[in-house]
Amino acid sequence: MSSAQHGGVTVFLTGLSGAGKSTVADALVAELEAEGRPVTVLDGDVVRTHLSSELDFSREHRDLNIRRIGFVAGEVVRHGGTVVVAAIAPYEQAREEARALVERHGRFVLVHLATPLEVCEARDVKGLYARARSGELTGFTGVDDPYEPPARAELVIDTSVTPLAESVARIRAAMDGGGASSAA
Ligand SMILES: Nc1ncnc2c1ncn2[C@@H]1O[C@H](COP(=O)(O)OS(=O)(=O)O)[C@@H](OP(=O)(O)O)[C@H]1O
Ligand SMILES: Nc1ncnc2c1ncn2[C@@H]1O[C@H](COP(=O)(O)OP(=O)(O)O)[C@@H](O)[C@H]1O
Repeated sequence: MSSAQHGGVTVFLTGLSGAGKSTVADALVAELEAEGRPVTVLDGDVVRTHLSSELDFSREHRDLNIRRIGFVAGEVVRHGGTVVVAAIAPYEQAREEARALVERHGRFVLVHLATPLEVCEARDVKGLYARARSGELTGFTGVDDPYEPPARAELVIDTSVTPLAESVARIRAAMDGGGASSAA
């Protein structure tokens, strides 16, 4: 089925560094593309090397980053496309602004990867938690910068107890219109 037949949709993965955003996004995108469905991927790390290269991690710049992502996602959704966003997006207001930009044109599925901080920190995929704890890196989300949990996520997934394939299956169900929220 073409993306136009599906109608435009954005899956927005939010959560702490190490929560599993990129891992889940990669698996979801691989599955969608294997079905012949093109996907626009907006991963925080990649967006910050291109679209948002001048931005830092102040609240103002994080919000601007998420607003830009929301605008691009909205434009793709307007033309019937599928978007997968993977960004920390720590502030509720900016996430809701992104939702509004997308929902003008199509569907928005907010997925909170609610993996506990202790697990994210133990994973420390990029060694950033260690640098934040030592004081070398300041303003790091979850250590000395806030993360506001979403008040209304379509899905809540803890990747420390949910196998990757199950996370992808839940997101696919939510994208297809079903999928009640789940805390596990
Ligand atoms: N201070 C601070 N706080 C949080 N994250 C930091 C910071 N400095 C650098 N990084 C790295 O930047 C990645 C997060 O970028 P995002 O664009 O997703 O962040 S945000 O949504 O604008 O808050 C994030 O990537 P992930 O680990 O994939 O989440 C980090 O690698
Ligand atoms: N069930 C799971 N789902 C997603 N990631 C998992 C899972 N179990 C372990 N991991 C690991 O957790 C890490 C998550 O890192 P990453 O996807 O880069 O997170 P983020 O993009 O949120 O910073 C990866 O090393 C991944 O292999």
